[in-house]
Amino acid sequence: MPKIAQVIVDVPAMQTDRPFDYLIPASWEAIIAPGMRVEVPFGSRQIQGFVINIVEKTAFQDQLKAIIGVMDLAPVLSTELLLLSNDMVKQTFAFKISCLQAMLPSMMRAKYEKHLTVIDELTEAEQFELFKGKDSMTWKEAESRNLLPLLAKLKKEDKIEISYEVVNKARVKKIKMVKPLLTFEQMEEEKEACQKRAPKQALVLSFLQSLLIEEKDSSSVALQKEANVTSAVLKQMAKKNWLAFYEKEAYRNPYQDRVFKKTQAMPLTSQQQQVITPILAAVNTSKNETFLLKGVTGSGKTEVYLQTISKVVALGQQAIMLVPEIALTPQMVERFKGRFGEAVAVLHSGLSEGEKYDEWRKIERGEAKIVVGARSAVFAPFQNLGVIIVDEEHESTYKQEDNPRYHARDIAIWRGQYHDCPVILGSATPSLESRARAQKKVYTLLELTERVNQQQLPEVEIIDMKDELKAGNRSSFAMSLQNKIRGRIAKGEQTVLLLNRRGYSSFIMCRDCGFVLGCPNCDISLTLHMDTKTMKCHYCGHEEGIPRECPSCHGHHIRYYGTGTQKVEEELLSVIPEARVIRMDVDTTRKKGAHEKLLAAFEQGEADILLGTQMIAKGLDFPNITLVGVLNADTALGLPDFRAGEKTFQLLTQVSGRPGRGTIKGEVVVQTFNPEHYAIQLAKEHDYDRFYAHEMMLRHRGKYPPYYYTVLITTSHQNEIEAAKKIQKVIEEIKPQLSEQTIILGPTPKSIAKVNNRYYYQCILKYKNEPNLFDILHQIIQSSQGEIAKGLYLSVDPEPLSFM
Ligand SMILES: Nc1ncnc2c1ncn2[C@@H]1O[C@H](COP(=O)(O)OP(=O)(O)OP(=O)(O)O)[C@@H](O)[C@H]1O
Ligand SMILES: [Zn+2]
Ligand SMILES: [Zn+2]
Repeated sequence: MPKIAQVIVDVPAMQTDRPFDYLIPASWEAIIAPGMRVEVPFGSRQIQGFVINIVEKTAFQDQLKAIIGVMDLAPVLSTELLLLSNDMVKQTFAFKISCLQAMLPSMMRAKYEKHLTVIDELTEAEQFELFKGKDSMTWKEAESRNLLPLLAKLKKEDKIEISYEVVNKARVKKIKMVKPLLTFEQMEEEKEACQKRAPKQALVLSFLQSLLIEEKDSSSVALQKEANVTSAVLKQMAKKNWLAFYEKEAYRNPYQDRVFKKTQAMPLTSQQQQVITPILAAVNTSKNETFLLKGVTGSGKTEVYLQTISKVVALGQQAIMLVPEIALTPQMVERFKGRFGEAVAVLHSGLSEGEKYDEWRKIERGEAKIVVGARSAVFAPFQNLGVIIVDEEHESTYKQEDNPRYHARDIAIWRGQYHDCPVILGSATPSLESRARAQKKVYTLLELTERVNQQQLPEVEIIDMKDELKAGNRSSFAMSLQNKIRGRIAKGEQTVLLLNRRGYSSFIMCRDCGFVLGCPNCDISLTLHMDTKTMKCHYCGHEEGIPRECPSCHGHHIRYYGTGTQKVEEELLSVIPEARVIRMDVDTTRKKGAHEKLLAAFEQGEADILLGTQMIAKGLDFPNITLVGVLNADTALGLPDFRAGEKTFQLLTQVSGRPGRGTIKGEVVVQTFNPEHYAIQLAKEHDYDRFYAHEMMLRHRGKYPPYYYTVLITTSHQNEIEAAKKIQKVIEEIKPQLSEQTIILGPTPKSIAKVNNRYYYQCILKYKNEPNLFDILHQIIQSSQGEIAKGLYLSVDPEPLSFM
């Protein structure tokens, strides 16, 4: 009886979002298993797919096509991850294929190569000149040889066809190794013989002798470097059978040249001891329990993580440590590599695709026991997890913004349940959702209220920028901040200046007629980028030059609004010309490794001031930073976002944790136009508990999370009326099926109603208990298939991060 594989194919579309059946050729029956990638025929194409199940028989057995290729020798997705993908589909409304792909390094995603294949007799000239005697060529080759017009003609005559083939991008890196073939004595002889006429070869022979003694091989490159010879010399010696080349599999290791100083577990403070006790109890008894570890900045949370992981590894289990992308600094990596060395795999977006793939393989093969990584590391292919830690659990980057819209915290909790292991959510400023769950005893609350060594939290001074304006100071820097910076420079201490970029951008406006340059495709003004001297749309990527005159009235009084980091840097240098400044923003950190380089330069004292956006708020732990200035604390407060207060509080608390980590007490200066705002006042007092109480009161009053769950439904269409009609229809369909208590906000056009020439409409559901809601929404998506195929876009985003 032939076996049949159920395959999820790599076509992210509504109509193909289900398993397809394929026959397993007899020769592969023993190999193919659920979780493996295969190549299958689909329509006229060959595409990649994931086997999710194997069955004996199906109804349409006779008409089935067979699997044509196997891309893995063992499953790349475990039973656990396949099971998880089912739940992800339900919770995120994404296609199954997108969920499966999200779990693997991008290098393992399918890549297709277009081929041109001969299907009918060609003339001799065509066969030999075009196809070089072969019967197919890649599209790329045809393109580079300028053959496409000729080939198009053959296509018309039905003599060739275009086909797609799956290419496995995931390539293992190989390095060329050298091994000696002679005995020590033979080499000694040859050395003497060639000393005069080929001294270089003699030198290589000496190195080979030492390799022989140490019983080691060397890479060809290393040997060339050591003996200072070219590869030609080695090739000559290989010809004489003195040495041989072979290939060895190697990992691309971004941390190859770094030496990590070994660190030991520190004796814990009594508070640390108190919080780690119940965690270790859960580890020891394989108990699934979610802990919320709330610890002020610098309270030694990381040491608690390290010692928990150490216990887990001692028990033969593995650990996942999630860190927000921007907090995954070299320092953070060093703390884990310093404690656990080679057992640590690191995954973050700064790595190349190949490096990520290699780190993933280290985990998969069991060589790494610990992964430290950003959001997607939550899918690390460990088989026996002992703990999952989500540091800075309040960070919004844990939720993926596009499909599949999963939240890494939810995935962590799911996997913790599957593996019967504890999950630790850590933060100095827990999200309201998590803090409220701890209140309800769904999570176990653990607190670290003091900094290690009783260091005090820094003083926070709030400056009302309205007063500065009244006093005639129009710059971005309050007088007292300027003086404090000068003081630090004089003492050789360092300052960090933070520009809050949320909800804010630089744009240009005509002073004569008020014209603002907008994007032709979207409802948004273009952002000024001085580095490329262009105006860019942050939504669709449209780019144009900076206008010299007003496109509307042709006047010449164009004004630049907003304060980008570049402009602030210029201004800073005009008030404090002696300052040495390092600027860190998207523009200066675009190149790979730039982020690390800038931080290292700052740590080594090459600058007095580090000026940057949000990305510098986290993870900076340099003892010489004694002053932090927040230039505009309140840009987020004006946004129509119910989390604006929470985000502002988190950001200010985070930066307030930076200065004064050494022996000198730190200071924070916060510039704002809303000095009385509770988020700013309570951040000044480092009072999370009062902030939590106040914010919960506001959320209760406004019927927002965590009191209510939320779902955002979006429609979009090139035709505005279609988008509006559809959202209305969706609401009419669900409304009768919902309880009285549920609130429907909208429909309304999105706050940016037109993006890339599509119109967006949305509505928000706020509900307390709707057990059928997700099923209803899945059904609506299903029944909208026809419209979706004709250009409608319909998306459902549970617990959206923003209502805009
Ligand atoms: N038990 C201990 N004894 C001595 N020093 C410690 C101890 N625990 C932690 N430290 C040190 O205290 C400093 C702050 O600790 P850590 O960075 O772990 O705090 P944190 O709570 O993770 O901080 P943040 O959330 O602000 O990054 C670090 O330099 C760390 O090495
Ligand atoms: Zn645009
Ligand atoms: Zn004008």
